[in-house]
Amino acid sequence: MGTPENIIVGSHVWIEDPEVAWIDGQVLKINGKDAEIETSDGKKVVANLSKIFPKDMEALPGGVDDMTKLSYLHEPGVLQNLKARYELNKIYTYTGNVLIAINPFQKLPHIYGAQMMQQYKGVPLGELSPHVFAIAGVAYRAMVNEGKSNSILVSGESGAGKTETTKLLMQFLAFLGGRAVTDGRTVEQQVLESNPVLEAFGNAKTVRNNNSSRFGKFVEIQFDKSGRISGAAIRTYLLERSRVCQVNDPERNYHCFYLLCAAPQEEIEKYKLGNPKLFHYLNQSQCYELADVNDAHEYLATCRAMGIVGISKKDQEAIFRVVAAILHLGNIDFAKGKEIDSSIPKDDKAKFHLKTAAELLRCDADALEDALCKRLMITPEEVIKRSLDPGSATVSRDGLAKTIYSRLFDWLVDKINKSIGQDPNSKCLIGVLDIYGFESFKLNSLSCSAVLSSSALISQMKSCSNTSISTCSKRNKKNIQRSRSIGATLNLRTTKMFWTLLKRNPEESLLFSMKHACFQSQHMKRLQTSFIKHLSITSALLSQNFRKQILPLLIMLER
Ligand SMILES: Nc1ncnc2c1ncn2[C@@H]1O[C@H](COP(=O)(O)OP(=O)(O)OP(=O)(O)O)[C@@H](O)[C@H]1O
Repeated sequence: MGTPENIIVGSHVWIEDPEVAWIDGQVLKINGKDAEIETSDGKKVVANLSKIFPKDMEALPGGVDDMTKLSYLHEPGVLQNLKARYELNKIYTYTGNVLIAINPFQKLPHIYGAQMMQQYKGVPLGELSPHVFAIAGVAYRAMVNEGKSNSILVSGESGAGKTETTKLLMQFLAFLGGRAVTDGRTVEQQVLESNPVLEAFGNAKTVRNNNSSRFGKFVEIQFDKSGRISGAAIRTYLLERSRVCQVNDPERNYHCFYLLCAAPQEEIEKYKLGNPKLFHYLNQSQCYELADVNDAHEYLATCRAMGIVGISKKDQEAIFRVVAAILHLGNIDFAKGKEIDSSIPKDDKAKFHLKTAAELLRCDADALEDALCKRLMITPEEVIKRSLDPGSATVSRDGLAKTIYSRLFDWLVDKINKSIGQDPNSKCLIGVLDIYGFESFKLNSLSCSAVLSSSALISQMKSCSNTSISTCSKRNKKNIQRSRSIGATLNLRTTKMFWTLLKRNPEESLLFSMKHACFQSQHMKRLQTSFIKHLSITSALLSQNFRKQILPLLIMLER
């Protein structure tokens, strides 16, 4: 990529455009390293020859279903192909054995129904149109025929459709793997039913997605020797703890806080709650409600879903006590104490919240105050208790809130797993890894840097080979109409990131995805320019044994 091969006066080319990513045009003149081009919207622009790419004038108007068939495998060619397909409502495209899914932001029941599942059952990859079911089918057949476990990696930026894709994969695996009935409900039903509970506690509204999963998820579906589902487990990792105490406008904290504030009046009184605007952990953002979502209904739905996954009423009460306690903790403000660098609850309001938090957590209020306002330092010789100034006491309060919340989340996952049931004798498993990241913002942070350091993931990745899916999103729902007309171009950022990942082997890709987090987008652009020549080998790399490439990296990260 980047060589001005065969570009002469009269050539049809692609050049970068700030509005639509890439625009086509025809070369009018070549002066040294620059070319003058007339674009299809009538403008004349000058571009460096190394930044223009030949356009395939024989490309099929509806695009190709596998991008390895493209004459020019460069970024504009790939995007043009995705766009052409998207305009025909074809959201799936292969690149070898990798499936790219573009978020349709609308229900497409005709492509996921029972008839479609029947159609894709037992059909080799590539025989029918690209589809998420085909990928699940490959994993399942490989498991049955070769007796090997498999995992499917679903990756993409926030709002790209990873969670929806994961659900579709599981539905198809459930369709293929028959129904093992446990306690009146099938294993796969139980996994799918656990989604509302996980979403209430692990999802939040972000700028890009009103129901964004703020944790990584690896769903392991266990099969017996006849290929029937015999158990399942959900492993979660790296819940975004910071959101508990810090929310940016116009995002929200975890859904469960708002649901509880909208609970029936007797619950509100029991937990001494009220309007979310009264709580520091919620009022840092002005967004309290979600369009088309009624938090009061969602509260009842979440309680019902908890019942379905085997969480008793008593446990549900304990869970909400902890959620309410966290909100009260956040309202404990501190003022300077009598001694130097010490702190005390600021006023009566702070004391009320301290007392309520202690009651809800069933601990002693003085002990809680002590824990927040003092720090224990353990040296080989002695244990020193040191007072904290108001700023440090606030940090300590937030640390406690985050820890309590993440332990509550882990406890919930554990409970769900116990209820679903594991099969200790399972012969093989198919894992679906829903992994966020690979985002490219104007100013990137380290938010996705440690995505893969979970030990749970390490152990689950053992003996898995992989198939891969990437999802692309449009920026947000407001852009839907616009996006439908300009298609895939809006997805440029994700797509660019995806290609950048593709050019490397999985091990490098993951390392890269971590490093990328701290790159400025300017820097990214330079990195993206040489991906194409590696594209054809990527599919092969991705289909090799996942464990061999991923495990050493994970172990390194864990250290
Ligand atoms: N295949 C699909 N069909 C219909 N709608 C979809 C599909 N995929 C995604 N969507 C829509 O896009 C929204 C966002 O998708 P999803 O929550 O799966 O994204 P995500 O990649 O998991 O995001 P995050 O990383 O923020 O959790 C969904 O709520 C749904 O409305």
